[in-house]
Amino acid sequence: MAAKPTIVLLPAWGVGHFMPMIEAGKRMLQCCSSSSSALSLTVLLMPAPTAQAVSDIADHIRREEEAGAVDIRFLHLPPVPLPTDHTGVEEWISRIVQLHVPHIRAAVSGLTCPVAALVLDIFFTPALDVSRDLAVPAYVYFTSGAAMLALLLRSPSLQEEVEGEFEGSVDVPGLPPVPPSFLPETLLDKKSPTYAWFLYTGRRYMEANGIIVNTAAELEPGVLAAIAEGRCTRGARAPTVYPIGPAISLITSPPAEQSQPHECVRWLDSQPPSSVLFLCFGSKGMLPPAQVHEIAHGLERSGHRFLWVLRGLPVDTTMGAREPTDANLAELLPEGFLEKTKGRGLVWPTRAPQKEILAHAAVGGFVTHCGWNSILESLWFGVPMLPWPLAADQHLNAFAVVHGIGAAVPLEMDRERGNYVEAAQLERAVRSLMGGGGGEEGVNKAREKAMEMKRACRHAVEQSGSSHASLQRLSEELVGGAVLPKRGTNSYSF
Ligand SMILES: COc1cc(-c2[o+]c3cc(O)cc([O-])c3cc2O[C@@H]2O[C@H](CO)[C@H](O)[C@H](O)[C@H]2O)cc(OC)c1O
Ligand SMILES: O=c1ccn([C@@H]2O[C@H](COP(=O)(O)OP(=O)(O)O)[C@@H](O)[C@H]2O)c(=O)[nH]1
Repeated sequence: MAAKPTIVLLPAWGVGHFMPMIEAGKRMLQCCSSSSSALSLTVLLMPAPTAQAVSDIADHIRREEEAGAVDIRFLHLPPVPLPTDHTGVEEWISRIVQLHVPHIRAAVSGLTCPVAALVLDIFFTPALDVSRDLAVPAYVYFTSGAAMLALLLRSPSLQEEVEGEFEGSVDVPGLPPVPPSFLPETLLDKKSPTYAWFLYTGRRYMEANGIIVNTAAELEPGVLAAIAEGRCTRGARAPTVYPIGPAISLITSPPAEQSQPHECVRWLDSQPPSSVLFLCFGSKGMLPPAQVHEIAHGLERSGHRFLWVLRGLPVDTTMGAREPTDANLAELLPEGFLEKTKGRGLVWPTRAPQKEILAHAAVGGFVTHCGWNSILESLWFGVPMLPWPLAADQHLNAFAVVHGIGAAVPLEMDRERGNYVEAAQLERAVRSLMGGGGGEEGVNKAREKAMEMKRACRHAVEQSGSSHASLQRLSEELVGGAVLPKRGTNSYSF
């Protein structure tokens, strides 16, 4: 019997990249399994550059293997020397990927089954060369939202239209005019090499056979239409976009490892419905000590209940390898804070089970750094947000969730001072989100929108939903396009 065609996934290592991409791959397979044309998944793993990422990925692979639901295999690529001189995370990751390109080419050309597609993470544009050389289709899996994709595709023409730095507002078709303070820092310094990376990425995405996005048509209709109509690419036809989300991995540790609910969940069990503000800044989120004090004062004065994931500053400060540490609460928090807020507040010093927390009935609002996965998870559970973006795509995501989706109320911050938020600003915004601050109308709107998006997200992934239909179109295209890769002289045999 001929070997099943395979989809080759090339994920980056962060939790916001690796897990959602595996989840999307599994959904593509499940979509085909109901037809006669089954596919398998082959995941090419670059060695992750931090101990935390290595252990996160190993844990996830173990859970996938234990769940054993789909035909998936993980192949390890050889290590490459990590660059030590670089100007930003995008450049650092892209250079690592570039060093992996020969290994990716050898691995793909060594496959003995037909390849339906190479599916590349946001940062893997250099691997488009492999797809061209081996004549296999390539798709981008965009782990951020369609707003960010629209900006990437639009960036080469913005470069021609806007001389000098951005001022006033920026035209991203499908979004209201975007103030430059909501652009990624990469676009704010046109002389930086990461600016060139942004434009290069935007241009090269046009070579892909399609772009799979972890969003739903109902969440970002305006930007998705703008991309499809060529309004982000000066009338040129962009690759077909497949909104297949929210692709949220809901697999957790096996029951044997969960003898009892997590301490954060047990604490939430004793709180009234919708009363707790949850604060979490993503897998890399860490804040300087002065900012931690401002948050503490703001929370204390707001009088609201809270669950705050507070991480410590990293030990290794190498760019890209910055992982937060477990916080020393006694050192970081203002004196007496824990005693004063006892019973109504919990500060958690290490990673917390974010999805379980957002799913809990006691949670009524989410202060988030606006990583795209965090936004999707908040909407999935119908929790309105207070956006506190820190880096990368997060400022634009914050803009999209306030001004596009409408499920968040804005938080005033000083971006020039490292996204600094004063206690009074936080207090005002928390009261506005959780109640007691007047302006209830705006809050109710965000809350209602979050609930509406919860229903829309859940419907999108059902059999009759838009993301399922998109996934079906994609799967048909993948099955139809499967080819044996050209065999190179440096192929690995698998
Ligand atoms: C893989 O490891 C890291 C990734 C990022 C990172 O950087 C980044 C830069 C941009 O100019 C645009 C981006 O879209 C982007 C995204 C990104 O990764 C995270 O992606 C998640 C899902 O897309 C999520 O949306 C998060 O907000 C992003 O931060 C940054 C980084 O260190 C700062 C990494 O180690
Ligand atoms: O304490 C934490 C911090 C993060 N996350 C998870 O890590 C992912 C973070 O992805 P996101 O895109 O929001 O941001 P990133 O961490 O990539 O900046 C999400 O699935 C979160 O649920 C978590 O479970 N616990």
